[in-house]
Amino acid sequence: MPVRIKICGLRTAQDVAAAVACGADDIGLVFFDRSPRHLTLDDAAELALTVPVGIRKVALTVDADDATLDALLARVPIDLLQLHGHETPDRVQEIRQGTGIPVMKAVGIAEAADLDELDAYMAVCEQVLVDAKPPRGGVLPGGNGLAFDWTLLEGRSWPVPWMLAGGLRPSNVAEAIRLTGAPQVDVSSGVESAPGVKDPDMIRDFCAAVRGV
Ligand SMILES: O=C(O)c1ccccc1NCC(=O)[C@H](O)[C@H](O)COP(=O)(O)O
Repeated sequence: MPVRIKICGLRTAQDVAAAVACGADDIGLVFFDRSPRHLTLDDAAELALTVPVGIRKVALTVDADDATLDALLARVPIDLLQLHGHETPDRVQEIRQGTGIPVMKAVGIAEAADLDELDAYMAVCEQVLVDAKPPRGGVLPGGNGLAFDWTLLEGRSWPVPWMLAGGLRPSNVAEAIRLTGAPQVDVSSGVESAPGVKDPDMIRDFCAAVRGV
C-alpha cells in the first residue's frame, strides 16, 4: 500500500493545487487563531471548493467547544476532524458522536512513556496522529517543525490507522518511514519557506521522497 500523504496548513488555492498535483491524499485546514496558518470560516469554505473529490479535507482544531465545531461544520465540508489540543478520550467520543464526523486525535511524543497516552484513544477515534510534543511554553500545540526520536516507534503497532507527524521534511521523510513503518505521514513546516507560506517545490520534493520509499 502506498504511504498516504497529508499536507497541513494550506491557506491558498495555489497551495491546494500544488498538494493535489503531487498526489497528496489529505489536505489540512487549521482553525487556531494564534497560528500563522489559521483560516477564517469564509476563507476555508472558499478554499474547500477548490479541493477535488477524493482528497480528504481535514479540519484541525484545538480544544474547540461544541458551538465552534458546529459553526465550522455548518460552513465548511469536512471529512475528518483533527483534534490537536488536550481533548480527553470522553471528549473525543462526544465530538465524534455529536458531529458524526470521523476523528483523528493528535498525541504529542517526547519520550517512550508518552506513547502510553495513545492507548486511551483507540476505542474512541478512527485514527491517531503520532506527533512531536510541542516545546514547553510554546505558542503552537503543533506545527512547530520539531521531530521526536522515531526509534521510539520501532516495533509498535496500534489497532487503528495512524499517521506520523513532527518535523518531517523532504530530506528526512524517507528515513522516518523506514524506521517507523508509518502508513501515513503529515507535514506542515517542512514544506514552507516561511511560517504559513507553503512552497510548491518543497511539497513536490516531499511527495516524491515519500513515493520513492
Ligand atoms: O500548524 C499549526 O499552526 C498548528 C496549530 C495548532 C495545532 C497544530 C498545528 N499544526 C499541526 C500540524 O500541522 C501537523 O499536524 C503536525 O503537527 C506537523 O507539523 P510540522 O512539524 O510543522 O510538520
